[in-house]
Amino acid sequence: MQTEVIVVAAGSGTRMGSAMKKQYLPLDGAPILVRTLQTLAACPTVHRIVLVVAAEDVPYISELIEAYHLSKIGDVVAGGRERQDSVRNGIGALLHNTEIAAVHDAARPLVTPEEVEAVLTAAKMFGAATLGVPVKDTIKRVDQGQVRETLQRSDLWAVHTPQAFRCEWLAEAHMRAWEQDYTGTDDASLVEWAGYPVSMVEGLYSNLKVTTPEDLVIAEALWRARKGTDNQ
Ligand SMILES: Nc1ccn([C@@H]2O[C@H](COP(=O)(O)OP(=O)(O)OP(=O)(O)O)[C@@H](O)[C@H]2O)c(=O)n1
Ligand SMILES: C[C@](O)(CO)[C@H](O)COP(=O)(O)O
Repeated sequence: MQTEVIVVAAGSGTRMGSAMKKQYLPLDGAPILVRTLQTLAACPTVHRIVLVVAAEDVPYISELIEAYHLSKIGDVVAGGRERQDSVRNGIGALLHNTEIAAVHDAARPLVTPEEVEAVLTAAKMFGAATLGVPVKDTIKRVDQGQVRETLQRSDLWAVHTPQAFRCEWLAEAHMRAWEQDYTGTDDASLVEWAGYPVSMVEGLYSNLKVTTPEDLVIAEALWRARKGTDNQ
């Protein structure tokens, strides 16, 4: 029985606004995507990685795989217009004997092997799990510049990736969402919508998604701090 991780790296990085797509920008000297793939490959429970990239980037990805000796990459497939389309394409490349399928954003290079293993273990036990952290800010619902509601913060979590699922739950949820034109901003929301329970695994605040330029500055600082600690 296999555990596979779909890494989605086919976005265009609009909010980063850089000339180079954000997943290829350097983080302490190596592309963000490479940092992400190296961490996943270092996880003992991860057997195989399906990498989803923009079709035009496939030759560059082959170069990266060779240059950085990236391991466990089973398939490189083309992404789609939205993240959800890219994940669906990745699901199509999973092996038939996959028991647990996880999905991870290439743009979250600071995830730790311990976080990955924790969410995979929870998915094995409960069927579906996501990493997340309790929100630190007060969250308000705003409409047309007016505060409409202040949400109960103790119930709110910011959701990260990886998110991990029994493979058949993930495949069914994505297939039904596609058929019924349902869209969610993460895979857990599709699995919830399909009627399955999703467990929350508390992760680290450092597992941020590199989305806007300031995230890159923070990610670089966190990476270097972690490296400094490791060297001690
Ligand atoms: N069509 C898409 C869109 C996003 N992603 C991936 O999904 C992850 C999370 O998406 P996000 O941070 O929103 O990335 P982008 O879509 O690239 O960013 P933006 O929305 O700013 O354009 C990223 O690793 C991104 O590469 C993808 O594989 N295919
Ligand atoms: C999947 C995700 O990273 C969980 O926080 C997030 O929902 C992706 O959203 P985006 O709109 O693609 O940034």
